[in-house]
Amino acid sequence: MANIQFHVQPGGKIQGRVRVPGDKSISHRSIMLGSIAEGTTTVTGFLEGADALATLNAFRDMGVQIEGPVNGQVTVHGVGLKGLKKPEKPLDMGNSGTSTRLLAGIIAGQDFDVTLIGDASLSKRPMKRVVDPLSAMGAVIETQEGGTLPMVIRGSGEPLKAIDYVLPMASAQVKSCVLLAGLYADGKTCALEPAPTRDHTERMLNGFGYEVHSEKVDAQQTRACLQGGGKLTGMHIDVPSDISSAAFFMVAAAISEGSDLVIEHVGMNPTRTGVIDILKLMGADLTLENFHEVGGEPVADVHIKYAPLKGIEIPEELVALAIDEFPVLFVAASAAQGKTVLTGAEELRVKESDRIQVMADALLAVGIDAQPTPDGMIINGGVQCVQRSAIQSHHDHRISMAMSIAGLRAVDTIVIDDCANVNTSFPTFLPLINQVGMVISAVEA
Ligand SMILES: O=C(O)C1=C[C@@H](OP(=O)(O)O)[C@@H](O)[C@H](O)C1
Ligand SMILES: C=C(OP(=O)(O)O)C(=O)O
Repeated sequence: MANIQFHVQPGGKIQGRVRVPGDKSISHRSIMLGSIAEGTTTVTGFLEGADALATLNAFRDMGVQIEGPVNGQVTVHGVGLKGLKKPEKPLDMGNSGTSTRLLAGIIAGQDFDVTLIGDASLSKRPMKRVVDPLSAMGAVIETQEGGTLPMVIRGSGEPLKAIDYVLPMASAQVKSCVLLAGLYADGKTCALEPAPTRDHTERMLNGFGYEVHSEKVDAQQTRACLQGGGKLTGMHIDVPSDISSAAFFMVAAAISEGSDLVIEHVGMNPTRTGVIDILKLMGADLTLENFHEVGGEPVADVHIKYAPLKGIEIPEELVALAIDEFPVLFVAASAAQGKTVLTGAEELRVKESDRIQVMADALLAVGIDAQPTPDGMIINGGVQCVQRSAIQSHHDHRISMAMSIAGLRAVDTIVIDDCANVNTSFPTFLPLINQVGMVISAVEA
């Protein structure tokens, strides 16, 4: 594949109004739940990025009739919990961990075998975390040695065994996998999470008329439970803008003098807003305006202006609530005066890349003092970036975009290799970031 480099002109300020594309997590779930619902589900604001499209194509391959996406509109003709068909070929999950792990839960309840495959990055990521609970529910699953893709799920059509599963890590993907398998189980299935993670699956199941009961066990732990064997009823889903995509714009405005930006219609689900809390703790001038609710999810406009940032110790309880935003938060920390310390974030090592090591290497390549630790990073910020060598994105969309934002505090042009991957979650990143004041060109190397 051609190497699309980003060449980022140094400096600049961020101004105006912008609306980023739809939320990736909600887009995935709109197709999954729409497909196994009875009746029609209509979706607006669907993210037309490669990950959500991998989910959409997988359900088409299992016989679901899906129209679109056209301008973010999708119509899913649901087939009910038992109406999926055996696909003729392996389902290609591309780069998407969410597609793979959530689909595994649904497929475990079918009466046919499916093979899941993925790209080089996804094929290195751990799947044991979903194989363990699904096996405990009676599913038969084969992975490669080391618990990676390709993964074969052998469905018997027999009901799965309901379990009360204690998640070993704070992962919405594992929680969702267990709950989705629970739809096909012979009783009440529960997932107990050690810390709050995004709850879009629970909210959306309730929206589809399928009761999920969530209960706080203590300040950190929540148990979500559902009864197997019910039915989902098709609905309309309006997908808010993705706070994970908005985060690149928040940090861009926060670190460049003279910036004043409004990001419209951003999803404000409290299990996703860690990035806002962390930026505020660092001293960002950020306010939320025009709060309202869209299809069971809170939404607001984010108004952010430049203000000098300071280094902080990031509270561990915010880690899972900002898990995908750390690459760009490391860029904010690089611009902040003083030391920023992140701990409790070892999950970053098993994302599309090892986001601790890869970001430490990338920041070092632009002259920032960034020291990786087993579960986080220590960054001594406050200096300008200088390009010492080309930056590698390591098949990771969030590294490409985060390091683009670093250009705002650079004295040299920053060159980032292998950036076509922004299409994974944010296909319009380049035109939108250029529209608000950066100058980034895509160059075929
Ligand atoms: O459930 C989801 O939609 C997601 C959960 C998170 O992963 P983990 O649950 O593995 O932390 C996140 O990193 C991913 O981008 C999307
Ligand atoms: C971790 C991510 O996604 P996934 O796990 O779905 O590949 C992400 O988008 O940052």
